[in-house]
Amino acid sequence: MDNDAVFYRELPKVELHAHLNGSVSAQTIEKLISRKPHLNIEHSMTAIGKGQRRTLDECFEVFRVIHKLVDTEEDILMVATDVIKEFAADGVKYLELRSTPREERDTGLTKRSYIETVIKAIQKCKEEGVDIDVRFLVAIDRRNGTEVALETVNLAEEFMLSSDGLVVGIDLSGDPTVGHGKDLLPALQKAKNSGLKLSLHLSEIPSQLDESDLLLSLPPDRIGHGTFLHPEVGGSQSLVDKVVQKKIPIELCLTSNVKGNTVPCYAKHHFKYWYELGHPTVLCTDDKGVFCTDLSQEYQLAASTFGLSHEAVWKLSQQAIDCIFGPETVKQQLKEKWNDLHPQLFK
Ligand SMILES: CNc1ncnc2c1ncn2[C@@H]1O[C@H](COP(=O)(O)O)[C@@H](O)[C@H]1O
Ligand SMILES: [Zn+2]
Repeated sequence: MDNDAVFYRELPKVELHAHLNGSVSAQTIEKLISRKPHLNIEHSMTAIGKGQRRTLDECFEVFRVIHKLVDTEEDILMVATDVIKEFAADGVKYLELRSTPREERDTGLTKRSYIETVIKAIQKCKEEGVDIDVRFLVAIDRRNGTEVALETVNLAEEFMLSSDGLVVGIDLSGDPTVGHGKDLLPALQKAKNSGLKLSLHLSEIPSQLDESDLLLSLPPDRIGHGTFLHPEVGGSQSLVDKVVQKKIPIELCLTSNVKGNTVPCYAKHHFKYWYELGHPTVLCTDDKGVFCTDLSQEYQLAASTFGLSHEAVWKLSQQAIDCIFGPETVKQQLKEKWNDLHPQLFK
């Protein structure tokens, strides 16, 4: 590893946008494939390699393949444990993992047991002393409509109270071409009223202006992607104004957007737009397994593409602390950790 790569690995980082089943590493996929040879799944079907690009549609096909491989309690526990340890090894000190409790027919687990299994993995890593603070956002897949969304929110509310602070919020994700946010608004509103934080995928594709406007009225506590919010790409100034006025942090996933073909190249990524506005932005991986990346690499890519100094990169990773859904005490602990690590990185 060259010196620069070492800097990015050692840089303490906060990861706020990571879908569990999109984050499964090649090593873990190998273990899953050997457990289920009859599925005839090859690793090339679960990841998009260097230089490759797919349509967003094709990305969602990849998730369907991974879901076939991850379909028991044992699998979910292994996947979650491996993913947490991999983030920790990459220098991530605080992680918000998100995952969609699936239907019982897909996993043999109720949605409740699905959530419990992810929590078990988080607790296991904590007991083993893995150096990372992990929280959980329960995800709503937008294609499943109003009722499933409400059911998911009800469960998340329960776990928010019973999980010792591990469940902190709701994620809205899934294929953006399917369904409409208006059907999910009541569930999201209910979640917000109960004290759950909201991170919503917003304007990941063009022509979702109405939906984004509607969902911004909640408002969400963070935005995922927001690729097409600004006027230069067909969004609107009024959407930008709302995001800016409410200071809603945006989770930005460079490689995901380039490989999923929603932005033409790294240099044209909307990181530049929001960063230059001085708006709170947080670099994230989205699906480190599927897109073959890690958070260190995303920071390094942002720096090399947009000419950021190590000091600027440090600030970026430090400012992400203010965007976490964990409590104020955790923010303070993280800030102290960053201060302690600073001299070591800038010696
Ligand atoms: C690439 N951009 C994206 N846009 C929207 N949703 C995405 C996504 N990447 C992942 N997901 C969501 O995360 C699920 C996989 O993890 P879990 O089974 O929940 O752990 C996908 O099925 C999709 O709903
Ligand atoms: Zn995402």
